[in-house]
This record gives sequence, C-alpha cells and structure tokens, in this order.
Amino acid sequence: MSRLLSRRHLASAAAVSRSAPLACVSRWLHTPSFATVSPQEISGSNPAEVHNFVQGSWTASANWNWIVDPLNGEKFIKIAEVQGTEIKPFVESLSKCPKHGLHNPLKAPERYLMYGDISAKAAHMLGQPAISDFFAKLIQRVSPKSYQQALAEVQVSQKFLENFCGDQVRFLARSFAVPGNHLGQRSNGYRWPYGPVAIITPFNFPLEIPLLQVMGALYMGNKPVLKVDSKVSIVMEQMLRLLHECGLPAEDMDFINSDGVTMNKLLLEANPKMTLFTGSSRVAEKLAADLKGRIKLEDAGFDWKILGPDVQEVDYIAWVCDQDAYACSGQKCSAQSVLFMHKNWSSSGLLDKMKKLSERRKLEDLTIGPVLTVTTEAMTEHMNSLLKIPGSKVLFGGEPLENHSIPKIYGALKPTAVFVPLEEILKSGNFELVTKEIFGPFQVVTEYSEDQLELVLEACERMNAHLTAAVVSNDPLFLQDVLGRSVNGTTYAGIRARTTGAPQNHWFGPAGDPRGAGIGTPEAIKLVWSCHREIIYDIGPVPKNWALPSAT
Ligand SMILES: NC(=O)c1ccc[n+]([C@@H]2O[C@H](COP(=O)([O-])OP(=O)(O)OC[C@H]3O[C@@H](n4cnc5c(N)ncnc54)[C@H](O)[C@@H]3O)[C@@H](O)[C@H]2O)c1
Repeated sequence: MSRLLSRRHLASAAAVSRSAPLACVSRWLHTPSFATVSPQEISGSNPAEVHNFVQGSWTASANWNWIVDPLNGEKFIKIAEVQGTEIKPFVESLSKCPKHGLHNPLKAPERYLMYGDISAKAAHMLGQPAISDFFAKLIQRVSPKSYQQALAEVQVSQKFLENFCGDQVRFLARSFAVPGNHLGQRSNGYRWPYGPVAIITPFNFPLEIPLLQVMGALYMGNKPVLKVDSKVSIVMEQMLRLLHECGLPAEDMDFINSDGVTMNKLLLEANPKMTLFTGSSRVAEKLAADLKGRIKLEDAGFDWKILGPDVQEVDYIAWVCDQDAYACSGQKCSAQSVLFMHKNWSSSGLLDKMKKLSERRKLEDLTIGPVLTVTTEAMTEHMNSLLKIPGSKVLFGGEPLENHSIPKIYGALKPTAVFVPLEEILKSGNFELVTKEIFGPFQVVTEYSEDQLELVLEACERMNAHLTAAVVSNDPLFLQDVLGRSVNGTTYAGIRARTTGAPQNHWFGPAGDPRGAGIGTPEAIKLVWSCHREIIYDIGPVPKNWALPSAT
C-alpha cells in the first residue's frame, strides 16, 4: 500500500510539475510514504478525508461529517463518521479477541518482541525531520498551537517509542515467583491483559495521548478500538498508516470515527473489558456508571501552583507561569488554573512580568489561538461572574482577540488573569465557580499571607480534580508541609516547578481516585493496561507417607 501511495504521490507530483511552481512539487515529494494528506495543502477547495479502520481494512461510512478550519471557518476535513446503525463490524472485531488477549506471558510471547521491533521502526521514522515536521504541521492545522508546542508533542511520542524498543516491551510483562510451602509449589505473579479494550481521547493532544495509550494497550497484549475526537482524528489516522508500515498487524487494532453517542453505544454493545477515557469529567462520570466501573480515567484538571515564601528567580518564574497558563492557549489538562502567591511576591514585579509575557503572544505564530471547546462568550461570561465577587479584578487580558477569522463556534480570548481574594474563594457560594475548569487561556490569581497557608491547603483539599500541581519554593520545610498535605498525581516541587510539559519520562495522571489512569511510563502502562494474575504451581510429588486427614 505504501508503495502504491508513493507512486501516487510521484504521479501527482509529475502532473503538478507541468503546471505548478517547483515549491509545490517539492512539497509532494516530501510527503512521507505512508501519508495520504499534505498538511499545507488541506483547504476548503482541497479537503482531506479521514477513514475508519476495522477488521484489517480501511472503510468509509454512509455519513461524512465536516470539520471546519479553526483559523478561518472553512470546511476542510471530511470525516467518515460511523453511525449508530453501522457499529456491527466494530463489535464483531472486538469480540474476536479473547479475555486472555492476543498475547500474554504464556501465549505467543514472540509478540512482545514484535512490538519491540515495531516501536523501533516507528521511533526511527518519527525521528526523521521530514516526518516529525509532517506531524507537527498536521497537529497545528487541527489543534492550533505554536510550532514548538506541536513539535514537542511529536518528540515526546518519538521518545516514548524509543523507550519501548528491543526487549523493553517484554520487560513490561516481567513476572515474579515466590517459593511455596512444600516441594513443587511456587506462586507466579503475571501481568495479564484484559483482551478487548477501548480508548477514547480528546482534541488537545491529537498524537501523543492516543499513540501512547494505544501502544501501551498493544504492548500488554490487548486489542484496542481507538476513538479520537473527530476534530483532530486525522493526525492519528495518519499515524496508524505509519504504524502499519512499521509492521503493526492489521487485525491488532481498530480505529473508529464517531460522535460520543455512537461511541457510548459501541461500548455498551461490544462490552470491552477495560476502557481508558481521557476527557472531561462530565463524560468520564457518565461512562464510569454505564460501564459499571470497568474504566480508568484521565479527566479534568484544575491545576494549582503555590509560590512559597522564598522569592527568587522572578523572571524565570514569570516565564514558567506564562507557559503553564497560556501555551496551547491554555488547552492543556495540566494548564495552570490557579496561582496562590505568597504575599512576599507582591513587590517582586511578578504580575507585571507575567502581563508583559502574555502580551508577546500572537495569533500569527499561534502562541495564542482558537479555543476549541469554550466560546468567547462563555469565557467572558465566566470572567464577569468572577468579577462580581468582592475584591476581584482583571489583572490582564479579559478581551476577545482582534483581527481574526476564527469561527464563532470556537473561542478567541487574550491571555487572561483574574484576581480573586483568598477568603472569597473559600466561601461556599464562590468555590465551585472559581474552581471551574475553563479550558482556555484563563487563570485565577490570589494571594496569601504567612498565616493563611492553611486556607490555601483547604482550597486544594476541596478541589475535585487532582491532576497536576507545582510548589514553587526551595524551602525544604515548606515543600514537605505542602507536599505532605496534598494529593495531585503529577506534582512538581522546587524553584523550577511547573504544572505543564510532562514528557514521556514522567508519570502523568490524577491521584486520589481509584479509577485514575496514567500515561507515559512503564508503571503507567502496567497499571492501565494489565491486571495481576497469580498462578500457583503445585506439581508435587505428594509425600510418600501422606495419609487421609480427618475432615476439617
Ligand atoms: N487528564 C488528562 O490526562 C487529560 C488530557 C487531556 C484532556 N483532558 C481533559 O479533557 C477535557 C477537554 O476535552 P473535551 O472537552 O473535548 O472532552 P470531552 O469529554 O467532551 O471529549 C473527550 C472524548 O470523549 C468523546 N465522548 C464524548 N461523549 C462521549 C460518550 N458519551 N461516550 C463515549 N465517548 C464520548 C468525545 O467525542 C471525545 O473523543 C478537559 O476537561 C481536559 O482537562 C484530560
């Protein structure tokens, strides 16, 4: 297939060369062999198509759903969205996988090695500048963020694949043995797959989240059906084509485009033994109930940062705050949502520096850009509600972006910070409002005095989402106190602490919830994608002098 595509590209390039400038030809020649789209070429007059993959083949659907370009509102990508009446092939495909998986430590162990090889090939391909550039630009088209942010997503994915080359996949399934009570007895603990599983991922990391989760599922022997938010599923569709080129067996995973309702239906009919959901808490709670708990969750983040009493490195910390709150236009689940600032920082100029840094962001290079799930009106309305709280004020931002063609269905807001007094945040009428996750370039800032640390910790305790956090201080007693009385799953501590940017070598996920999932590290893969199985071997011999005991 890849050869066919390459030939097709060459043929198109030749056709184009008769009429178009050389630059265009070179773009086609640089489109990777597996790819069916060229990021720069997609437009209203040249729309891209995204297909499904089930039971080993690419398929269309009776319905095309149009995705609009977040920067100009043009219909530019057609998605073959599977309808409720079309899910049968996906249900059948999943049902072909037994509960004991496609491989496990006692079945087809050579597949662990095969996945080591696939990862090595995929890491090599993704590491080639033309291919990382292809994915970074494709990500930018559907989930607008700066080139550096999009490229970082590709690089994290590439490093992750490198981490699981060679024998590293089989090491994920390392088992242990404990000597038994008598000769011939021993217990072995194994990491066992769930078999048929489902993965649902959101729009904000179109490559990293689905790729890392799907590979983790496959490594451990599961057969996943993957659904990525249709707004961005083109990225993972192209990645799946790359994986096939690297040797991923066609029957090992399915890829579905659908709306949430159809996916919900598929989950209920196909009955996957485990579902990994990454997205909003609203959908997470619905699925947890529908699936009777057979689910792991990576849901909303209302991520806090506490600046300790020791004021230092103000320029650096202002820059980290700016990146944490506003990179990717605040659409990271790890984005800084609230900043608790010790009063010692008031005269440091930190807030002024943050304001200046936020003003450097511009639409032209996508350092600020469209917000895909919250409209400008909704963000402004939220801000106005906060401003009704006594003592609140806009520190900076608070206005819509200007001179743009971002469609109205998406949001466009300047990087915004609103100050709310700490005592007011804690009032029961205000707390829910202030700690509502706004998935956009928006943060709340507050201040605390020496004797108010208890109130800060009370606020952190009362929050529901415990994803990321940062304790910015090099005072070991302060760190110990705050870390010992908080729970967030991915917490950075020290003067360089941040809330965002977790690469593949950091566990990333919420804590404090037994349903909490993780992503990135070997521990995350083992926790999410395998369960413990203990086999107790007891092969004898039965002692020669054994006699029938009395009944017990
Ligand atoms: N914790 C994490 O690691 C993490 C990472 C990224 C995003 N997020 C969170 O995701 C949210 C932003 O994404 P969103 O608003 O697009 O999330 P969302 O919950 O609306 O959608 C996420 C995915 O679920 C699908 N979906 C919706 N309803 C469904 C249903 N009933 N059954 C099955 N699938 C359904 C969507 O189509 C999409 O693919 C934020 O709250 C953010 O914090 C969390």
